[in-house]
Amino acid sequence: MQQYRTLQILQKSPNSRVFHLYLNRPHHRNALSRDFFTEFSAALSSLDQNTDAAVIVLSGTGDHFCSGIDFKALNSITDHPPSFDRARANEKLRREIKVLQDAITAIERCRKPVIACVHGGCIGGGVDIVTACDIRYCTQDAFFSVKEVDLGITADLGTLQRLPGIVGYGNAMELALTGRRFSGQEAKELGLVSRVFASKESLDEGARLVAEEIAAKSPLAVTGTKAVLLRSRDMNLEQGLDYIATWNSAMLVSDDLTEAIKAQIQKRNPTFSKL
Ligand SMILES: CC/C=C\C=C\CC(=O)SCCNC(=O)CCNC(=O)[C@H](O)C(C)(C)COP(=O)(O)OP(=O)(O)OC[C@H]1O[C@@H](n2cnc3c(N)ncnc32)[C@H](O)[C@@H]1OP(=O)(O)O
Repeated sequence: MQQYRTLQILQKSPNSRVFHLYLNRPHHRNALSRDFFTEFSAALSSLDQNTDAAVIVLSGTGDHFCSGIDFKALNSITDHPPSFDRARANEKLRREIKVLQDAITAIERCRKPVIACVHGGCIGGGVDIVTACDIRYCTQDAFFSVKEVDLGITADLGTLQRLPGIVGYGNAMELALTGRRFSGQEAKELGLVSRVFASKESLDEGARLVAEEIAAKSPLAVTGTKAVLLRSRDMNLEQGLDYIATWNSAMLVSDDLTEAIKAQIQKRNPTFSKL
């Protein structure tokens, strides 16, 4: 498996189709460095291509999920050659922001479901990451903050676009304008996470069980569900229904459907080929 400086990928066991992706800069509380953004995009793309991987569990090593953008990366992002005029410098900065955004959106580009497991702090860029994930869980001692406003920044890596659809417009506005810390329990009440676990161990085990359950399902139906739900988020009802009609006109002819029905009738677990 590819080695990364800021990440670690582990397959839970040789036969498991669940892969664990760790943010792995614990001494910096998993702050998001320039290397991180390049590697995160590459890691998700490699997991997307890996036919052994069906579901990805995303966690942080050490005491916190993620402390947001690395302050060094933030300081260097506005750097530009001295010869640049203002417009060229601004255009370079715009491109840099798009590259960082693209790394977070790699979670959505990955056809396999990504389950975020938050323990400890999930701050700024950490919220950008989890709001792009498909399922979110946390520990009781987790805390969240849409912190950008306190650094004089308008959040720009996806939180302002994705959070309203998850917690509602009013809640997103309040969290983003205040930057206040909120607990794992409040995150559950807001709908940002779907489950809160008592400890990191129970979070890991709970997420693993859900991931294994999803990994045993038809890969075509699972990737279809992710793709269609994501597209529907950005479409009106009519467009969404049209999209799934076209999708399923290609997919309802799958062997997975035949196998699932046979397995139900024969009262056994279905087996599906990889995608
Ligand atoms: C174009 C712009 C794109 C994106 C913009 C995103 C904006 C954001 O992400 S805003 C959020 C920025 N992050 C923060 O404000 C959080 C800062 N960190 C903390 O609040 C705390 O570190 C903590 C996460 C709550 C953890 O606290 P604790 O466990 O007590 O650890 P510390 O002693 O504070 O830190 C240990 C060690 O980690 C370094 N560190 C922590 N956060 C960052 C960071 N974001 N960037 C770089 N380094 C970080 C901290 O400096 C310490 O380093 P030492 O060398 O050990 O001193």
